[in-house]
Amino acid sequence: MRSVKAFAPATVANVSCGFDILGFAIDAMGDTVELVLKDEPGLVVVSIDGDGGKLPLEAEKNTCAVAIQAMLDELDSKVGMNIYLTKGLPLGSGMGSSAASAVAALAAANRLLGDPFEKKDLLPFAIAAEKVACGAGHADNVAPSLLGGFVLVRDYHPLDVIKLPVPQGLYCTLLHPHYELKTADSRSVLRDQIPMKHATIQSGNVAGLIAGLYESDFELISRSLRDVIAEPYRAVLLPGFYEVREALKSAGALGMGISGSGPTLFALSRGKETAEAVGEAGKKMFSKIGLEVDVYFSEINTQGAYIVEEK
Ligand SMILES: Nc1ncnc2c1ncn2[C@@H]1O[C@H](COP(=O)(O)OP(=O)(O)O)[C@@H](O)[C@H]1O
Ligand SMILES: N[C@@H](CCOP(=O)(O)O)C(=O)O
Repeated sequence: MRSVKAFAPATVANVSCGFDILGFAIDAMGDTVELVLKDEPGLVVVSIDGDGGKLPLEAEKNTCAVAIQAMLDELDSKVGMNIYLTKGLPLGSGMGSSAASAVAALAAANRLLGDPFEKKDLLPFAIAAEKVACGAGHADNVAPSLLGGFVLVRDYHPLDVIKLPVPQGLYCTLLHPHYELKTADSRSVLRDQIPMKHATIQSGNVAGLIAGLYESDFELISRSLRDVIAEPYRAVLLPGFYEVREALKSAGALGMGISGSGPTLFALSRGKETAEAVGEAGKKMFSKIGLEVDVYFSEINTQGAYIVEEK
């Protein structure tokens, strides 16, 4: 039977100031999905590796199957597929775990069906899957995982997604403390209303960050990596957040923030050496407050999801 395997990278959503509208993909890790065509209709999640048995095999709960089903519905197709998922990133970590599964599944399904969609047109199906996994159809993980690089979600209705430039020499450090934080939970602490002065500060920073990416202006990027909308409320869920922030900045990071909804923290640096020094400093500070962390370094992944193998 025909089969296709695809990979989709982990992602850092929000990038501090761009709550629900900015994200970038990282090279360090991601999910792999293999799809095998079946003779009869229906999507079956046959196996999941690397999740410690935590993820649902039921098709209506697994983001791989939810995303593919949305695509099949759009095509009015009854094609059946067996799904084999290999998780390559920790769950509930803030690195776009559910998104990577959905995007890898969509990339594979699209190829299996003869590429009926352009890559960008797969996004609504991935957003439908995010809704099931974390209760909100945010696109700031799925868009960069699919397209690679920095991505701006300018609008959701209708979807308007813009790929942004990636300055040469920009590195990401990720510090993943060993506990899980569900996206739905860290969304529940956010406020529905924001003061006008915060809206102004946040708009300035989003605009500054985007200008900084276009101009490769690292100082401007640095000044713009500031979030007054989500971070102050979420920081209370993240032990040691402010101490680690100071340590990362002192080690030379351009800026830092919560990766997605946490608990992973990200920092952006100019050059690999600084990114490594930032990782060391963060690890030391986390250890001072009694938390073990995994540290990852990565350039910005500009490729996004890709086909690994087809038979
Ligand atoms: N393939 C999948 N199918 C269903 N749920 C998933 C899948 N992959 C991850 N999840 C779950 O979705 C929830 C939300 O994930 P997500 O928002 O991506 O978390 P994070 O990005 O913080 O790791 C988590 O509880 C995670 O365990
Ligand atoms: N914009 C979302 C991003 C969630 O990212 P995740 O990687 O934690 O799923 C949010 O901030 O809630």
